[in-house]
Amino acid sequence: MSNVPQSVYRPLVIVVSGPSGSGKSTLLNRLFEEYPNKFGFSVSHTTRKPRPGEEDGKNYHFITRDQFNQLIKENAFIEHAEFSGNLYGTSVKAVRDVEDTGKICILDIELNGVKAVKQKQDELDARFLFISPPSLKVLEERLRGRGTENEESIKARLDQANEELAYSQQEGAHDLIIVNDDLDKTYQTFKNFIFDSYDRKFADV
Ligand SMILES: Nc1ncnc2c1ncn2[C@@H]1O[C@H](COP(=O)(O)OP(=O)(O)OP(=O)(O)O)[C@@H](O)[C@H]1O
Repeated sequence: MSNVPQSVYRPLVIVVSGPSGSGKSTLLNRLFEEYPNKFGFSVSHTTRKPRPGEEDGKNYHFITRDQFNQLIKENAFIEHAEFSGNLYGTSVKAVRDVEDTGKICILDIELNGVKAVKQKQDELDARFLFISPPSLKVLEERLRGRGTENEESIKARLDQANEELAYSQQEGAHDLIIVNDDLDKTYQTFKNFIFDSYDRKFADV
């Protein structure tokens, strides 16, 4: 192979981020309910063993640690991390596979994931959408209201939220920041951004 740069097709990926409790799952669930066949999440790779009922290529791509290390060497991952002794990663190809099925790929990720996608923009046509809470006070109320977190976890999420919000204020960090105040309004803006991104990419082809 020569070292001549090859022009690579960059699949569209909608990167949804925002502090824990800002409303990402609420918005995505509503979107998937309204459009059951239009969107997809990429299938991650993992070295963890499949659990009963899990299907290779559907829930995860189940691979060995050697295979995983090979993919790291090939620079195949957008991001990868180890959790409790198992490796997990999102590959560029997994994003492309979603587009190949005719669906729009959505990544719901936190700050490090956003930064990792930014490093892969020569391979991914990423649109960055940030869901912001109206304020930290409201975020705390929503996290408490959700009833899923203990005190320690709420504190950790609020600390992380500060970091995410600071990053979101940086020039060009995201293509759109939506303040999730009124849920119906937020959802309309959220949906419009995603469909506009899709139309802009595919309108002329
Ligand atoms: N606009 C809104 N007004 C009032 N409550 C809201 C609004 N949007 C979301 N909520 C509520 O806030 C809580 C947090 O929302 P959600 O679980 O969707 O956040 P998330 O960003 O997906 O969090 P995580 O990253 O932890 O999964 C939920 O209880 C949800 O019902």
